[in-house]
Amino acid sequence: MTAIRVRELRKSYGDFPAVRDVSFEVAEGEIFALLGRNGAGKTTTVEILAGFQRADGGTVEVLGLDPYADRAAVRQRTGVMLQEAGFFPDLTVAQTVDVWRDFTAAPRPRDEALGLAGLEAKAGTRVRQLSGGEKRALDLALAVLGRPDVLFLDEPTSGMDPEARRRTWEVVLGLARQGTTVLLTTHYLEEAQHLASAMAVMDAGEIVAAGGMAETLSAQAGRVSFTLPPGVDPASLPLPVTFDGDGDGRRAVCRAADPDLAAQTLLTWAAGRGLRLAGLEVRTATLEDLFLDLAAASAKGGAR
Ligand SMILES: Nc1ncnc2c1ncn2[C@@H]1O[C@H](COP(=O)(O)OP(=O)(O)OP(=O)(O)O)[C@@H](O)[C@H]1O
Repeated sequence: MTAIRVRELRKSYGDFPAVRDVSFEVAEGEIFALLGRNGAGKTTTVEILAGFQRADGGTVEVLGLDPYADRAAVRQRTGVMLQEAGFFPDLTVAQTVDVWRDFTAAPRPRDEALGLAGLEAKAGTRVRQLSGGEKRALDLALAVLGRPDVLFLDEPTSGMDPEARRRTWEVVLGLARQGTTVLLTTHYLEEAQHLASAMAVMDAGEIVAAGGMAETLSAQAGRVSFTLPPGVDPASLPLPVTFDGDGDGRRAVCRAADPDLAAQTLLTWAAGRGLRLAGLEVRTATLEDLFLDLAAASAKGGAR
């Protein structure tokens, strides 16, 4: 079953087209990552899906409903974590959860919500005294309070330390295992790769890449990197390389569809010449590689 359906969505702010003909679908129980640079249109898309903004064109459906026209019904079944949460700074964490529980049908018990977010020890702390990461955690506790069927998370782990981020990932994965559909935006590509089974990359309001995470990454070239031995002319290598700018600038990178085979070719070549390829690393493609390739393609195609 499709939980979220977006077709030819358009939204402008004045004359500025923030979202231009965006289409994608998220299956029930799936974690879907919406990625892209600052200003790509991700938050605008999430806000429309959560019913906070009205689309200018196209259609959006959440659980078969129009999130703007059927706001009340959609709100009952969705949880939302936007980039800026509107807390009351003088309430404690526990009081904040209690206030939200009053407005939520069949809410989780307070301690369960705080436990999910790792905030048990902060129950008596005033919201204004929380760190940035702890505020994000509180926002997560509130977003999942009503056991939503669909969860919208806009940069859920920004400002979190690695431990809090890992805990949040476990919470999100656990909810998805229980059938919750999750749409998240993030600038942490590792986060998207760890959590999401499908993704779309937006740029300047449009989708520029989309698909299943595993399929997309396996179609992407992997990399073999090594330190070029002194005195070796890169042109003499059996495969083309580029150079990473760090260190002494002699870290050679070979992009290849089959990085294991490329590594073998390079090692055989080096062995035949009595050379050592120091620090050889072989890895399959990551989301970061996809991003770098998209950025390079967009630079080649000229500024939009
Ligand atoms: N209320 C608004 N009025 C005018 N322009 C806006 C408004 N909200 C967003 N924009 C513009 O629309 C574009 C898309 O913004 P949006 O917040 O959707 O991007 P984003 O992909 O979420 O970016 P980020 O990763 O920085 O959060 C940006 O250029 C932004 O400046």
